[in-house]
Amino acid sequence: MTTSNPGTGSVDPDVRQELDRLRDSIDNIDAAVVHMLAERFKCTQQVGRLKALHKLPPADPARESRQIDRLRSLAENAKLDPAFAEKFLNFIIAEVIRHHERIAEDTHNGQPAQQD
Ligand SMILES: C=C(O[C@@H]1C=C(C(=O)O)C=C[C@H]1O)C(=O)O
Repeated sequence: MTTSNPGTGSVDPDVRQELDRLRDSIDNIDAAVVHMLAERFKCTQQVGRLKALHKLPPADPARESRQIDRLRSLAENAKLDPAFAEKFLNFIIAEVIRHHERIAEDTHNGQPAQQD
């Protein structure tokens, strides 16, 4: 995280205004991403509990492969680098699978699955 940046201290007021306007939008987008990710994790936690109860494996590579194909295509249409979109999805899925493994362990050890 950058805490200070002397390079933008004495900038032209019009440039400063444009920078602030763009950064306001970036902050709104970052907030939306966080909220959307939180909702996604709420869903995946429920999937994890369902899988654990029915002794299904935490990961589903066939489903992941379909998601990656779909996301790459969405990214291309949106002019976003598809390789970046794929890496981003894989990063999230890896975390979800870790959650599912933990939920499965807890469930099979007789501990109540965490609610969130
Ligand atoms: C959420 C699931 O579990 C895992 C996580 C996925 C995801 O985060 O989208 C997709 C497939 C699974 O490997 C699922 O099976 O749907």
